[in-house]
Amino acid sequence: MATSPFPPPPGTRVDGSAGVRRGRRLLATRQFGPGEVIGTFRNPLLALPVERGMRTTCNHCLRVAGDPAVTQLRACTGCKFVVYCSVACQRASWAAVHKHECKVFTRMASRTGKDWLPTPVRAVMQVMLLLKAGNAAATASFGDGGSLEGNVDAFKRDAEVWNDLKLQSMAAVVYGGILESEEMLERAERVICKIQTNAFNWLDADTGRAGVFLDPALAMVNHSCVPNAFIGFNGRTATLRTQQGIEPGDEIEISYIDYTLPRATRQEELRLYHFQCQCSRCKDELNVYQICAESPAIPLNTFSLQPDLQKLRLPPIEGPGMSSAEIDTIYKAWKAAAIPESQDPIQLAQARWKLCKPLADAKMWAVEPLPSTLLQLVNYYQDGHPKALALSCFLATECEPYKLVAPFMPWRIKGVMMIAKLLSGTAQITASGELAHACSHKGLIEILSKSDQVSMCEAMLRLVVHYAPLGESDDWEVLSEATTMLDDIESLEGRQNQSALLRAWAKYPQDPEGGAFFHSVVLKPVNELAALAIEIVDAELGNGKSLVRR
Ligand SMILES: C[S@@+](CC[C@H](N)C(=O)[O-])C[C@H]1O[C@@H](n2cnc3c(N)ncnc32)[C@H](O)[C@@H]1O
Repeated sequence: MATSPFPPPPGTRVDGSAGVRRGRRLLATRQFGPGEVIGTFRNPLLALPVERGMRTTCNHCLRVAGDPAVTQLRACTGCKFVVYCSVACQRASWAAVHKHECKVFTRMASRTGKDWLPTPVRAVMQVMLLLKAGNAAATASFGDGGSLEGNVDAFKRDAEVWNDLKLQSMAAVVYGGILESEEMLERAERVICKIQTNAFNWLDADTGRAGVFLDPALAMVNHSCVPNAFIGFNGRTATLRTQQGIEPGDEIEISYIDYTLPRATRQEELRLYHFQCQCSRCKDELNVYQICAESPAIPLNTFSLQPDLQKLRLPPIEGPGMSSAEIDTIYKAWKAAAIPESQDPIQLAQARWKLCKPLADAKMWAVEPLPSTLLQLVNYYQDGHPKALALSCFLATECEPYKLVAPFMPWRIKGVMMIAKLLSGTAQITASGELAHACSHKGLIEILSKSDQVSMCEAMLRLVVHYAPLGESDDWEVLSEATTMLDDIESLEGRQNQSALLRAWAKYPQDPEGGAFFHSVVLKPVNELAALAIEIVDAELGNGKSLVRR
């Protein structure tokens, strides 16, 4: 029997049959620890930047202008459509797919003047060109009877979506210069359905990297809104990792969508995958607190900004909380709220905060769209504003640990890094005596004036440095930034004692002296700052009436 060009990673196997119930699925054949890599996927069948990034993203490794590893981006001398960061990337891309695509782009530009294609059209065109060239991996996955699920009949039943897919596949055939026969059009339609079902569209808002990624082995992983694994993208590489311990025989499941969104929104986003999610979050309409309370990842928080494991098990919800349907209604109104571009974005924040009030009244801080509203306000403040610091502390202690229970989840790491950066700004203005200028909030001034903000910042960086390789990779920009900041702090005079205590805590969070230092010098002020957050938001965005009942 021929071996698949895309075998499952060691320690896993594919079970089940295509098209039968949940189709095939990836099972663990050995134990995996929390945060462990299940598989690294370095040779995807499709990896392309989205159309708006075609001139600013390397067409092969998907690094962007601004990335330290990218010194220059040079256009392909043939088509001039795509750019590369190195000769090695240009050669690898040429061998993988661009030798077929380059002449198509050149012809297209000379005939139509067009110098870009919508991403889905380009993706289908690439596959069609690979199939035409007899590429073995493309044939095994996308050819007639190829391995990937396409849900073609289900797509055909959804008239609105199907019309779009038909137009896009037709465009791929036309622009690709592929014989416009009925057979080729149908083949292109099957290809686009398979891409829609199996590709990941990823976006890193911080770096601006965005792309489409498809690896047929990774495509065997099914969805759950209570996933035990997640995928990180780093350029052309995808890494599948556990969110919690996985036992032999367990199904490995990721979430195709943001699983912390309310139920109706999740179901709407899953519509294109054509199944009814039967996970406990969907079936039993559980909110983030209820899911968190049962999570096997809770004990991992011993080393985190929310080390009170009992609090994670017993959520702070007031009364019966809000129903799934009520939360869906709030979220829909929140998404629909918009203001003309010319107006101050604070007006949008005010409208959205008002919509979030029932959630705040029920103390459901971690339930979307409340955390997103707070984050928007953090981004609204200027860098280093003490109010942004209070809000970020609230997000990192009262919201994110419930939403994402494992402390190495990239979004949680980013939240801790945000606190570190804000502290480096507030520590400077405190030391230079400008704090009262920058902020009029008496409570904030009082906490910051008496806190050892440098130790607080160092503790955040130690968390980031510890978790970043687990959440993303050794060459994640967040990790290098944290390491540089940590080196700077370690080189400061007169901080040997504090640094030694924080090192001891980072090595062993229960270390009596290191742990006590972390709790009194870092966690206490973090919680004090967090305790001011809702009052600050309400004063800024609300009607002045405090919602804080703590
Ligand atoms: C990326 S594929 C996953 C592998 C797929 N089961 C197969 O056999 O090729 C996505 C498709 O798998 C199926 N699927 C994934 N998660 C599912 C779930 N939780 N319940 C039912 N079907 C699911 C749906 O058909 C979905 O469109």
